[in-house]
Amino acid sequence: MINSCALENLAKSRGFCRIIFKIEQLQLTTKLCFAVYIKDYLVNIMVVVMKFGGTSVGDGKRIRHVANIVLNKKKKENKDVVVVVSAMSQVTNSLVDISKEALDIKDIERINKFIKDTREKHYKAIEDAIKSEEIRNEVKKVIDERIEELEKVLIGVAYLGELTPKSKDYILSFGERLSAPILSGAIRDLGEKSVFLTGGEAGIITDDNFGCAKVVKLEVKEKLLPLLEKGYIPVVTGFIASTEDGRITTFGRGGSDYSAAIIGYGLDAEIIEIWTDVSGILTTDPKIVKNARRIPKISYIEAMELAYFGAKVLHPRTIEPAMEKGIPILVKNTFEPENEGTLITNDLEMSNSIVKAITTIKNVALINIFGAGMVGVSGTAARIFKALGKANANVILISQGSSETNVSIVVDAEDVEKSVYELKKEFENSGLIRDINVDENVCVISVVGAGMRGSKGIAGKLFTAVAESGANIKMIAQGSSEVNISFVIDEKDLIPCVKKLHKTFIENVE
Ligand SMILES: Nc1ncnc2c1ncn2[C@@H]1O[C@H](COP(=O)(O)OP(=O)(O)O)[C@@H](O)[C@H]1O
Ligand SMILES: N[C@@H](CC(=O)OP(=O)(O)O)C(=O)O
Repeated sequence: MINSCALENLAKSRGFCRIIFKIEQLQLTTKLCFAVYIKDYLVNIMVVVMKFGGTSVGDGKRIRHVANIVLNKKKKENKDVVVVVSAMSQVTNSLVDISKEALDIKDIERINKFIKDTREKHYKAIEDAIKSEEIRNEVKKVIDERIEELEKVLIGVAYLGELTPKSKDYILSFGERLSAPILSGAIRDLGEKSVFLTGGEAGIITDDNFGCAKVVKLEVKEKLLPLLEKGYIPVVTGFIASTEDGRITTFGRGGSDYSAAIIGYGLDAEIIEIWTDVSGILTTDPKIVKNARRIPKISYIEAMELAYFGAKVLHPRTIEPAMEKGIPILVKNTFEPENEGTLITNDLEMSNSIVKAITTIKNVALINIFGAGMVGVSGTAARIFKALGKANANVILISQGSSETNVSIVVDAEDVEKSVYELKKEFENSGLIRDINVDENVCVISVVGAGMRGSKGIAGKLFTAVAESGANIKMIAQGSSEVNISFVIDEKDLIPCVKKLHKTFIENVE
């Protein structure tokens, strides 16, 4: 028998219209009504996706704090919550390092020490995040199994002397696969039902482009809604997913934000919350300008430009899935949860200052291609991109001089050598190129703001400020969206330039 008051409470607690019917005997028709109700509940469930980055789960105390934030959302705000969690801070970096060392140094002792340190770090986190002895032991068992697996993989890399993109993704996945069980255990320790899942287990299926996987199938509704309906808080590993045949893939560094966006998209979430160590998207990186200001509201387009051009607080791939379904994104501070943060929506909110924010990208190189032979030759750009594609280079900016005699390209510093090699190969004996040179130790600075669209004189004011900061502009590019002007300067001039621009366009604007 279904207790009608339980159903009534469930109906009331969900804010559905009050369904009052006396169930004395569940006849077939009533059972069908009940089945329709549950289906309707599942269809109408409104979920909040809450992603917590590495800094937010940097140790056991922080993990317990995060668990309290999650419970507050579920209990006090009466929301259904899906949690997406990153590896504890610096763990993914340490996995990158040890995988390289396993390949290059093959020092088993070094691997054993890494495994010991990693186990201790996560054991300590369990002790500080979870009080119940029973739950601690359950979680430790999972941690032991996964760390043992990691040790075997690393020793395998050392003996085989090879580290394929697939193996690298598998190794990097352990960070999230260690933090998720601990956070889930902390939530259970606080009295709520919770389970942990990998991205693949949660229904995120990708291709096998390891290191930058693309979602090919999304079954998050099928996997997660039944758990929510039973009152569980799923804790899903960010950053990772899996192929159809179960091979673990990653979305690329910082990819947990994207995991949250994909899950929010798949569940038609009410909102996607990105919890981090700053109070939202700020007018620039607070590590460069201490008095960087919080941006209360920003549009999807502006946020996408900021993320693409270096605002590490948000992964560039996060915006699109949310924008496609009009799901708001809220960037919040784990360590100041009462702060409103930054709300990202469709509105092109004009602020007093034309420039909303200033971003930077370091560790890049500028490739300059010169050749009068390029003038008027169609297909030159295609050949340039073909060569860069062969180099598998991440092209950040490209700009062609109005005379068409030169093209400048910004790529990740690690891609510059193979890019130049492929460009020279593509154009050798073509008579189109006179010279290709490289400017290393440069950086990209971008100013972003919807107010820049069509505003006269912004470029003049911008480049005057850059000159006054002592920086010399090597390349300029304006995105087609017109909400962004980017330029390249020497990396040594980055800090004074950003400070000058922030003073000119943000601080000096009342
Ligand atoms: N415009 C910006 N607004 C806010 N934070 C920024 C911005 N640009 C860079 N950052 C940096 O991004 C960091 C948060 O991103 P990240 O380190 O990836 O955090 P998490 O571990 O939560 O993912 C901030 O601590 C800040 O230093
Ligand atoms: N742990 C992964 C994924 C990630 O997004 O981490 P964070 O949320 O701390 O940026 C990385 O370091 O890339």
